[in-house]
Amino acid sequence: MQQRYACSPRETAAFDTAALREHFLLENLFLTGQISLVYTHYDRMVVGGAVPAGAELPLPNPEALKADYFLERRELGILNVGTAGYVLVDGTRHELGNQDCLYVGRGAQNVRFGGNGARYYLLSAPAHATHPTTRRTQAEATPVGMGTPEAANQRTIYKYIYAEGIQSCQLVMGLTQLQPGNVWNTMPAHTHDRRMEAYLYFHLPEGQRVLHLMGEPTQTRPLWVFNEQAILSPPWSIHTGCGTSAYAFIWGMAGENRAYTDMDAVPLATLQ
Ligand SMILES: O=C(O)C(=O)C[C@H](O)C(=O)CO
Ligand SMILES: [Zn+2]
Repeated sequence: MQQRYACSPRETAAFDTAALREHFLLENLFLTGQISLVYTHYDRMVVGGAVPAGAELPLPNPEALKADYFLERRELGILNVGTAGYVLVDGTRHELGNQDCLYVGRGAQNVRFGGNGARYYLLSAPAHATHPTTRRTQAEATPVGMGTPEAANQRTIYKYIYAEGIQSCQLVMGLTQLQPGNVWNTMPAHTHDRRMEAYLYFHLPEGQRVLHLMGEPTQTRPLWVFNEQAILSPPWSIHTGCGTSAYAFIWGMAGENRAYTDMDAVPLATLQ
Protein backbone atom coordinates (compact mmCIF):
# COMPACT_ATOMS: atom_id res chain seq x y z
CA MET A 1 0.00 0.00 0.00
CA GLN A 2 1.44 3.36 -1.05
CA GLN A 3 1.45 6.26 1.42
CA ARG A 4 0.65 9.91 0.72
CA TYR A 5 1.56 12.36 3.46
CA ALA A 6 -0.38 15.58 4.05
CA CYS A 7 0.94 18.86 2.62
CA SER A 8 0.43 22.34 4.02
CA PRO A 9 -1.09 25.17 1.95
CA ARG A 10 2.21 27.07 2.07
CA GLU A 11 4.38 24.23 0.77
CA THR A 12 1.77 23.29 -1.86
CA ALA A 13 1.82 26.83 -3.29
CA ALA A 14 5.55 26.34 -4.01
CA PHE A 15 5.17 22.95 -5.77
CA ASP A 16 6.05 22.58 -9.43
CA THR A 17 3.90 20.39 -11.71
CA ALA A 18 5.78 17.17 -10.88
CA ALA A 19 5.46 17.72 -7.11
CA LEU A 20 1.76 18.55 -7.40
CA ARG A 21 1.15 15.32 -9.30
CA GLU A 22 3.33 13.27 -6.94
CA HIS A 23 1.36 14.41 -3.88
CA PHE A 24 -2.22 14.79 -5.13
CA LEU A 25 -2.78 12.61 -8.23
CA LEU A 26 -3.48 8.85 -7.95
CA GLU A 27 -2.75 7.45 -11.40
CA ASN A 28 -2.96 3.65 -11.28
CA LEU A 29 -5.84 2.54 -9.08
CA PHE A 30 -7.45 0.17 -11.61
CA LEU A 31 -5.05 -2.64 -12.48
CA THR A 32 -6.50 -5.81 -13.97
CA GLY A 33 -6.64 -8.69 -11.49
CA GLN A 34 -5.43 -6.54 -8.60
CA ILE A 35 -6.47 -4.43 -5.64
CA SER A 36 -4.49 -1.17 -5.44
CA LEU A 37 -4.60 0.86 -2.23
CA VAL A 38 -3.19 4.26 -1.25
CA TYR A 39 -3.06 5.26 2.42
CA THR A 40 -3.46 9.02 2.70
CA HIS A 41 -2.75 11.06 5.79
CA TYR A 42 -5.78 13.23 5.04
CA ASP A 43 -8.19 11.95 7.71
CA ARG A 44 -6.42 8.58 7.19
CA MET A 45 -8.56 7.90 4.15
CA VAL A 46 -7.54 4.85 2.11
CA VAL A 47 -8.32 5.25 -1.62
CA GLY A 48 -8.28 2.20 -3.88
CA GLY A 49 -9.46 0.24 -6.85
CA ALA A 50 -10.30 -3.46 -7.32
CA VAL A 51 -10.56 -5.10 -10.75
CA PRO A 52 -11.37 -8.81 -10.24
CA ALA A 53 -11.44 -9.74 -13.97
CA GLY A 54 -13.20 -13.05 -13.29
CA ALA A 55 -11.17 -14.25 -10.30
CA GLU A 56 -12.38 -13.26 -6.81
CA LEU A 57 -10.10 -10.75 -5.08
CA PRO A 58 -9.90 -10.66 -1.26
CA LEU A 59 -9.50 -7.29 0.48
CA PRO A 60 -5.93 -7.54 1.83
CA ASN A 61 -4.72 -6.60 5.31
CA PRO A 62 -1.77 -4.26 4.64
CA GLU A 63 0.95 -4.26 7.28
CA ALA A 64 0.68 -0.44 7.61
CA LEU A 65 -2.76 -0.82 9.27
CA LYS A 66 -1.33 -2.95 12.13
CA ALA A 67 -4.74 -4.61 12.34
CA ASP A 68 -5.92 -8.22 12.52
CA TYR A 69 -7.95 -7.56 9.36
CA PHE A 70 -8.59 -4.51 7.13
CA LEU A 71 -11.94 -3.48 8.64
CA GLU A 72 -11.01 -4.15 12.29
CA ARG A 73 -11.09 -0.37 12.95
CA ARG A 74 -12.35 0.89 9.58
CA GLU A 75 -15.43 1.26 7.39
CA LEU A 76 -15.49 0.90 3.60
CA GLY A 77 -17.45 2.47 0.75
CA ILE A 78 -17.49 0.64 -2.61
CA LEU A 79 -18.82 2.05 -5.90
CA ASN A 80 -18.81 -0.04 -9.07
CA VAL A 81 -17.80 1.93 -12.18
CA GLY A 82 -17.69 -1.20 -14.36
CA THR A 83 -20.24 -3.80 -15.38
CA ALA A 84 -22.30 -5.87 -12.90
CA GLY A 85 -20.42 -7.76 -10.22
CA TYR A 86 -20.76 -8.83 -6.60
CA VAL A 87 -19.07 -8.32 -3.26
CA LEU A 88 -19.00 -11.05 -0.61
CA VAL A 89 -19.02 -9.75 2.96
CA ASP A 90 -18.45 -12.53 5.49
CA GLY A 91 -20.16 -14.95 3.11
CA THR A 92 -23.18 -12.76 2.22
CA ARG A 93 -23.32 -11.89 -1.47
CA HIS A 94 -24.22 -8.31 -2.49
CA GLU A 95 -24.93 -7.73 -6.19
CA LEU A 96 -23.54 -4.43 -7.46
CA GLY A 97 -24.56 -3.10 -10.86
CA ASN A 98 -22.91 -0.18 -12.63
CA GLN A 99 -22.81 2.85 -10.29
CA ASP A 100 -24.33 0.95 -7.35
CA CYS A 101 -22.78 1.46 -3.92
CA LEU A 102 -22.10 -0.84 -0.98
CA TYR A 103 -21.18 0.36 2.49
CA VAL A 104 -19.36 -2.23 4.60
CA GLY A 105 -19.38 -1.59 8.34
CA ARG A 106 -16.53 -1.96 10.80
CA GLY A 107 -15.83 -5.54 11.87
CA ALA A 108 -16.43 -7.37 8.57
CA GLN A 109 -13.56 -9.82 8.39
CA ASN A 110 -13.75 -11.30 4.92
CA VAL A 111 -14.52 -9.02 1.96
CA ARG A 112 -14.12 -10.43 -1.56
CA PHE A 113 -14.68 -8.68 -4.90
CA GLY A 114 -16.07 -10.63 -7.85
CA GLY A 115 -17.34 -10.19 -11.41
CA ASN A 116 -15.79 -10.09 -14.84
CA GLY A 117 -15.90 -6.46 -15.96
CA ALA A 118 -16.66 -4.98 -12.54
CA ARG A 119 -14.37 -2.12 -11.50
CA TYR A 120 -14.70 -1.14 -7.87
CA TYR A 121 -13.63 2.21 -6.46
CA LEU A 122 -12.85 1.98 -2.75
CA LEU A 123 -12.78 4.55 0.06
CA SER A 124 -12.08 3.55 3.64
CA ALA A 125 -11.90 5.72 6.77
CA PRO A 126 -11.27 4.91 10.43
CA ALA A 127 -14.51 3.97 12.27
CA HIS A 128 -15.37 4.11 15.98
CA ALA A 129 -18.66 2.17 15.72
CA THR A 130 -20.30 -0.47 13.54
CA HIS A 131 -23.02 0.58 11.11
CA PRO A 132 -24.87 -2.08 9.10
CA THR A 133 -23.50 -3.18 5.76
CA THR A 134 -25.94 -1.57 3.30
CA ARG A 135 -26.36 -1.44 -0.47
CA ARG A 136 -27.81 1.58 -2.28
CA THR A 137 -28.34 1.24 -6.00
CA GLN A 138 -28.02 4.26 -8.27
CA ALA A 139 -31.81 4.18 -8.73
CA GLU A 140 -32.19 4.53 -4.93
CA ALA A 141 -29.74 7.45 -4.70
CA THR A 142 -32.27 10.22 -5.39
CA PRO A 143 -30.82 12.32 -8.23
CA VAL A 144 -30.54 16.07 -7.68
CA GLY A 145 -30.03 18.38 -10.66
CA MET A 146 -27.58 21.27 -10.38
CA GLY A 147 -26.13 23.93 -12.67
CA THR A 148 -27.27 25.39 -15.97
CA PRO A 149 -26.35 24.81 -19.62
CA GLU A 150 -25.44 28.52 -19.88
CA ALA A 151 -22.72 28.00 -17.24
CA ALA A 152 -21.70 24.66 -18.87
CA ASN A 153 -22.11 22.97 -15.46
CA GLN A 154 -25.46 21.17 -15.70
CA ARG A 155 -25.06 17.94 -13.75
CA THR A 156 -26.85 15.33 -11.65
CA ILE A 157 -25.70 14.49 -8.13
CA TYR A 158 -26.34 11.05 -6.62
CA LYS A 159 -25.74 10.78 -2.87
CA TYR A 160 -25.21 7.35 -1.34
CA ILE A 161 -23.38 7.51 2.01
CA TYR A 162 -24.17 10.70 3.92
CA ALA A 163 -26.13 12.01 6.90
CA GLU A 164 -29.57 11.33 5.30
CA GLY A 165 -28.54 8.22 3.35
CA ILE A 166 -26.50 5.14 4.26
CA GLN A 167 -25.25 5.64 7.80
CA SER A 168 -21.51 5.65 8.52
CA CYS A 169 -19.08 6.92 11.13
CA GLN A 170 -17.43 9.55 8.94
CA LEU A 171 -17.44 8.35 5.36
CA VAL A 172 -19.46 10.38 2.80
CA MET A 173 -19.69 9.17 -0.80
CA GLY A 174 -21.59 9.99 -3.98
CA LEU A 175 -21.37 10.48 -7.71
CA THR A 176 -21.86 13.39 -10.10
CA GLN A 177 -22.65 12.96 -13.80
CA LEU A 178 -22.31 15.92 -16.16
CA GLN A 179 -24.95 16.31 -18.88
CA PRO A 180 -23.67 16.07 -22.45
CA GLY A 181 -22.15 19.38 -23.55
CA ASN A 182 -21.39 20.46 -19.97
CA VAL A 183 -17.83 20.52 -18.67
CA TRP A 184 -17.52 22.29 -15.29
CA ASN A 185 -17.87 20.48 -11.97
CA THR A 186 -18.22 22.10 -8.56
CA MET A 187 -18.27 25.62 -9.97
CA PRO A 188 -18.83 27.94 -8.10
CA ALA A 189 -16.10 26.33 -5.99
CA HIS A 190 -16.06 25.67 -2.26
CA THR A 191 -13.87 24.44 0.58
CA HIS A 192 -14.75 22.51 3.76
CA ASP A 193 -11.89 22.72 6.18
CA ARG A 194 -13.69 20.10 8.28
CA ARG A 195 -13.36 17.32 5.72
CA MET A 196 -10.86 16.09 3.15
CA GLU A 197 -12.22 15.03 -0.22
CA ALA A 198 -11.13 12.63 -2.96
CA TYR A 199 -12.35 12.70 -6.58
CA LEU A 200 -12.30 9.81 -9.04
CA TYR A 201 -12.89 11.01 -12.59
CA PHE A 202 -14.48 8.41 -14.88
CA HIS A 203 -16.69 8.08 -18.00
CA LEU A 204 -14.22 10.38 -19.71
CA PRO A 205 -14.25 9.43 -23.41
CA GLU A 206 -11.06 8.12 -25.03
CA GLY A 207 -8.65 10.96 -25.74
CA GLN A 208 -10.41 13.48 -23.47
CA ARG A 209 -9.08 14.93 -20.21
CA VAL A 210 -10.13 16.95 -17.19
CA LEU A 211 -8.21 19.98 -15.97
CA HIS A 212 -8.65 19.69 -12.19
CA LEU A 213 -8.04 22.82 -10.12
CA MET A 214 -6.88 22.68 -6.52
CA GLY A 215 -5.25 24.92 -3.93
CA GLU A 216 -6.25 27.75 -1.67
CA PRO A 217 -8.76 30.04 -3.43
CA THR A 218 -6.09 32.67 -4.00
CA GLN A 219 -3.38 30.12 -4.98
CA THR A 220 -5.08 27.75 -7.44
CA ARG A 221 -3.04 25.10 -9.28
CA PRO A 222 -3.99 22.87 -12.28
CA LEU A 223 -3.57 19.11 -12.77
CA TRP A 224 -4.38 17.36 -16.05
CA VAL A 225 -6.23 14.13 -15.27
CA PHE A 226 -6.98 11.02 -17.37
CA ASN A 227 -9.98 8.71 -17.13
CA GLU A 228 -10.12 6.65 -13.90
CA GLN A 229 -7.51 8.72 -12.12
CA ALA A 230 -8.16 10.18 -8.68
CA ILE A 231 -7.28 13.43 -6.94
CA LEU A 232 -6.68 14.00 -3.23
CA SER A 233 -8.18 17.28 -2.11
CA PRO A 234 -6.87 18.61 1.22
CA PRO A 235 -9.50 20.16 3.54
CA TRP A 236 -8.21 23.69 2.81
CA SER A 237 -8.30 23.27 -0.97
CA ILE A 238 -10.92 24.02 -3.57
CA HIS A 239 -11.78 21.08 -5.86
CA THR A 240 -13.24 21.85 -9.23
CA GLY A 241 -12.55 20.82 -12.79
CA CYS A 242 -13.26 21.53 -16.43
CA GLY A 243 -13.31 18.71 -18.98
CA THR A 244 -12.61 18.67 -22.68
CA SER A 245 -15.95 16.78 -22.77
CA ALA A 246 -18.61 15.68 -20.28
CA TYR A 247 -17.57 13.09 -17.67
CA ALA A 248 -18.56 11.73 -14.27
CA PHE A 249 -16.77 11.64 -10.95
CA ILE A 250 -17.10 10.01 -7.57
CA TRP A 251 -16.61 12.30 -4.62
CA GLY A 252 -15.86 11.00 -1.15
CA MET A 253 -15.06 12.67 2.12
CA ALA A 254 -14.08 11.98 5.71
CA GLY A 255 -13.60 14.25 8.69
CA GLU A 256 -15.55 16.20 11.23
CA ASN A 257 -19.12 15.69 9.99
CA ARG A 258 -21.24 14.03 7.28
CA ALA A 259 -23.36 17.04 6.27
CA TYR A 260 -23.17 17.26 2.47
CA THR A 261 -24.37 20.88 2.39
CA ASP A 262 -21.82 22.09 4.93
CA MET A 263 -19.60 23.84 2.40
CA ASP A 264 -17.93 27.25 2.46
CA ALA A 265 -18.68 28.85 -0.88
CA VAL A 266 -15.84 30.70 -2.60
CA PRO A 267 -17.06 33.77 -4.51
CA LEU A 268 -15.99 33.46 -8.15
CA ALA A 269 -14.50 36.96 -8.09
CA THR A 270 -12.02 35.97 -5.35
CA LEU A 271 -10.41 33.03 -7.20
CA GLN A 272 -6.83 33.61 -8.29
O1 LIG B 1 -20.66 18.72 -8.93
C1 LIG B 1 -20.55 19.09 -7.75
O2 LIG B 1 -20.78 20.26 -7.37
C2 LIG B 1 -20.13 18.10 -6.76
O3 LIG B 1 -20.27 16.92 -6.98
C3 LIG B 1 -19.51 18.59 -5.51
C4 LIG B 1 -19.01 17.51 -4.59
O4 LIG B 1 -20.05 16.67 -4.28
C5 LIG B 1 -18.39 18.09 -3.39
O5 LIG B 1 -17.44 18.81 -3.50
C6 LIG B 1 -18.97 17.77 -2.09
O6 LIG B 1 -18.34 18.50 -1.06
ZN1 LIG C 1 -16.46 19.45 -1.64
